Amino acid sequence: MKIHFSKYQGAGNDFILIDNRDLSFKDTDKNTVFQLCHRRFGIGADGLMLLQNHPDYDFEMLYFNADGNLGSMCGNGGRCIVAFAKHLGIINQETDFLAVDGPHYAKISEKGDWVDLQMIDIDTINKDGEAFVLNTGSPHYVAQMNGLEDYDVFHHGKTIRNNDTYKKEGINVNFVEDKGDHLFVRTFERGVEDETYACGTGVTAVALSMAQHKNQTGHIKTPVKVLGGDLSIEFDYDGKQFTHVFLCGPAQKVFEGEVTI
Ligand SMILES: N[C@H](CCC[C@H](N)C(=O)O)C(=O)O
Repeated sequence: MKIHFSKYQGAGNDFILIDNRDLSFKDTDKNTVFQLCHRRFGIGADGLMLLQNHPDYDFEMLYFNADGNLGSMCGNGGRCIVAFAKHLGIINQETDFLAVDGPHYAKISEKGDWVDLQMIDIDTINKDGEAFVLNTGSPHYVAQMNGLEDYDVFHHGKTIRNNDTYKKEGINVNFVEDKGDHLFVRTFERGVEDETYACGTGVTAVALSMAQHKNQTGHIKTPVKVLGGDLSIEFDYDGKQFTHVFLCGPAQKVFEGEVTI
């Protein structure tokens, strides 16, 4: 069976997107998704998404990690699927769509290459030693450090992700260095089981953790640099709850094609 797909990336977090409004892509078994995302044997991507119809929303987003498992929320994926929906003519400048963690509002630039995606409200940040642990649609571990450019993110991320606390459910491991005017973040992603160039729910988790850590309240805008580019997180924090949380950044189509599965 031939499948038409588009490849998108948001700050280097890359995805295969399939317009599945006609439900022709039924073959979402683990191995097919794994093969399509494989960087040697397939198209290559950190994840795969299906855009599907929904009676109450502009569309529904179904997200699979590169390992083939149905994933939790993907922030950069969410931004990319909004750009995809605009390119398909499903939406204009604004949208309300449904993802695994609930409804999301997003707005997209006129050119269709910059997306501000609203994330879920957060009221709980836990601690694991010095690290912060929270769920921004996906589970995240946030550790502060210096010398992050030269840090072995793969080794240390993998060790934390597979320790006794997190092994079963898995966790995404983010390392952050405060650079004064911005945060520098690197992430080891569950489901990819490797460092990725960017993680949207991850940088969101980092920005919220740092605001709580620094006792910042009010309307906060946090610029973040990741390996694949620049992202920005904006939110309101009253000392208890994080609301109006927006993940903002680029979302670009790279190519499209056909693949036989
Ligand atoms: N890259 C994603 C995270 C995907 C979630 C996944 N790695 C998991 O938690 O299983 C993002 O931009 O938010």
